[in-house]
Amino acid sequence: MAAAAAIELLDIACTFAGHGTAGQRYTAVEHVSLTVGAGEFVSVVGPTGCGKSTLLNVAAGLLAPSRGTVRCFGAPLTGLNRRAGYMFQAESLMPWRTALGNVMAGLEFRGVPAAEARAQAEAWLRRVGLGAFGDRYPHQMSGGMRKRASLAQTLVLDPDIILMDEPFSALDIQTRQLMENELLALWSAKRKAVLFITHDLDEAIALSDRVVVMSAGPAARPIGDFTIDLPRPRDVAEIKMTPRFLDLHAAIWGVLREEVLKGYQQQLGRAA
Ligand SMILES: Nc1ncnc2c1ncn2[C@@H]1O[C@H](COP(=O)(O)OP(=O)(O)OP(=O)(O)O)[C@@H](O)[C@H]1O
Repeated sequence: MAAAAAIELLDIACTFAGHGTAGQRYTAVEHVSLTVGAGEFVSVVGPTGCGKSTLLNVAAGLLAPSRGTVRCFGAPLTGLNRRAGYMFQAESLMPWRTALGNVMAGLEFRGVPAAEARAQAEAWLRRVGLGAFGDRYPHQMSGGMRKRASLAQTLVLDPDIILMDEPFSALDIQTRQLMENELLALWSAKRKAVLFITHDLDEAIALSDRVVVMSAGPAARPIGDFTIDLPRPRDVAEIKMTPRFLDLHAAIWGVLREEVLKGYQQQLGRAA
C-alpha cells in the first residue's frame, strides 16, 4: 500500500460570515481537493484574495472547514495540526526574546529541558547562518536575519509538514534568493512535506515539485496542477534562466493570467 499523504484536503469549502450586507455569507473556497505527499514540496499560487491563506489555515488546523475532510498522514485532522510547523508572512519573533530565546521557546513549551532546548536551538541558529547572533533581539537584526531566525524557530520543532505563507515576500530580491536556496538545502536534507503559498510564480516554480493554481474567488478552487520536472539540487536564480523553466512558466501563466485579472477586477469592485 502507498504511504499516506502528509496532507489531504478533500472537497473543502470555507464560508465566512460578514461580507457585504448583514447576514450575507461569503464562500471563499469550494470543492478544493489538494494533496501534499510525504516529502513533497507543493506551492499554491493564485490571485489575491482567492483563499490561499485560508487553505493553509485549514491544513494547520487553525480553521475548521465548513465542509470537507482534512487528513494528516492518513488520520482525520481534528484541532490543531501538531505535525505541522507554520511560517507566516508577518514577523513571528517575540521582541522581548533574543534570537536564541525565540528559537528555544517552542521546545520549552513542549517541556524539553532547558539545556537540551538551548543546544538544539544553537544548532539550528548555526544552520541558518546565525550562529554568532543568538544574543541579538529582533530589533537588532535585519529583515533577512529575522526571517532566518523564524525559519530556525519553525524547523527546530522538527515538524513533518511545513506550512509557509509567503514567508519571504517582505525581503529584497537578493536576500530572498539566498533564503530560498537555504530553504531548498534544508528541505532536501530533511525531506519534509512543504505547502508553500506565494504570489510569485517564479518562486513557486523554482522551489516546488508541484504548482497548484487557484481560480479567482468567490468559491475559488484549483484549476491547474503542474508537475515541476526541473532537476535538483536547484539554484533558484540559475534555474530561472533555463529553457524548461521558461516553458513551465509560460504554461502556468497561461492558466493563472486570466484569474489574476478577474481577482483584480473583483477587488476594484469591492472597493467601489
Ligand atoms: N475570518 C474571515 N472572515 C471573513 N472573511 C474572510 C476571513 N478569512 C478570509 N476571508 C475572506 O476570504 C477570502 C480569501 O482570503 P485569503 O486570505 O485566504 O486569501 P489569499 O488568497 O491568501 O489572499 P492574498 O493573496 O491577498 O494574501 C478573502 O475574500 C477574505 O476577505
